[in-house]
Amino acid sequence: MRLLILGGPGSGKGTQSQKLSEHFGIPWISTGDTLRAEIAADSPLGQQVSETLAKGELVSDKLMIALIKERLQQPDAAKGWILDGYPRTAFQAEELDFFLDTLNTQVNYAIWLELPAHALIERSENRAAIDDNPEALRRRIETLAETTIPMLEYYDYRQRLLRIDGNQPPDDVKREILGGIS
Ligand SMILES: Nc1ncnc2c1ncn2[C@@H]1O[C@H](COP(=O)(O)OP(=O)(O)OP(=O)(O)O)[C@@H](O)[C@H]1O
Ligand SMILES: Nc1ncnc2c1ncn2[C@@H]1O[C@H](COP(=O)(O)O)[C@@H](O)[C@H]1O
Repeated sequence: MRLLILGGPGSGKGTQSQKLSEHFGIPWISTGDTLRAEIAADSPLGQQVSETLAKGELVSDKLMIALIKERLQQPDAAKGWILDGYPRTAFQAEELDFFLDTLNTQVNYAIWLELPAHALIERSENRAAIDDNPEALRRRIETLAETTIPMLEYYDYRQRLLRIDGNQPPDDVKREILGGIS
């Protein structure tokens, strides 16, 4: 199974990715967590992206595409994966499909966790990541509307988009997802 878990900041991408990773026994790959870990380790990549994350902007397509190609070629990703927070631009979506073609595989579903902006803000308010400050959060929600929501059309057109009500208890969200993909 190869799933994309997409949604705004605090929409529950990580929560659902963890549940689905356990359910299917496949790795959970979070681009946001990967970048935050690089920043915490003060690696060259972390230094390169820290300002971008702190502002709530998207990291460049070039960098993200290279990162994901490298990660998806790791042995643990051979039989499937849950991608949390990737892709976020139409270019990333297209490049992901081109890359998966070369591996003779494809995305099964893109799962969109739908929540109103006020619910995203409430959920993120009590957290302390570098990109949970009010200004970065506002920018992340703007970027979501400007870039990521239009990208959903890519999956909708290919009949691979599953829209899920993210504003319900976590186990109900999981049930709705599993009902939609089986
Ligand atoms: N269905 C839900 N109902 C209520 N609270 C939830 C639900 N899913 C997640 N949460 C809570 O909302 C917060 C954000 O969840 P989570 O970290 O899974 O979101 P995310 O989309 O991965 O966020 P980010 O994009 O910032 O990494 C957490 O405190 C989590 O416990
Ligand atoms: N797919 C991505 N493209 C560009 N930037 C990304 C991507 N995934 C993560 N980022 C950056 O990381 C933060 C946090 O991501 P979350 O998935 O919301 O934890 C995001 O705001 C981007 O700066």
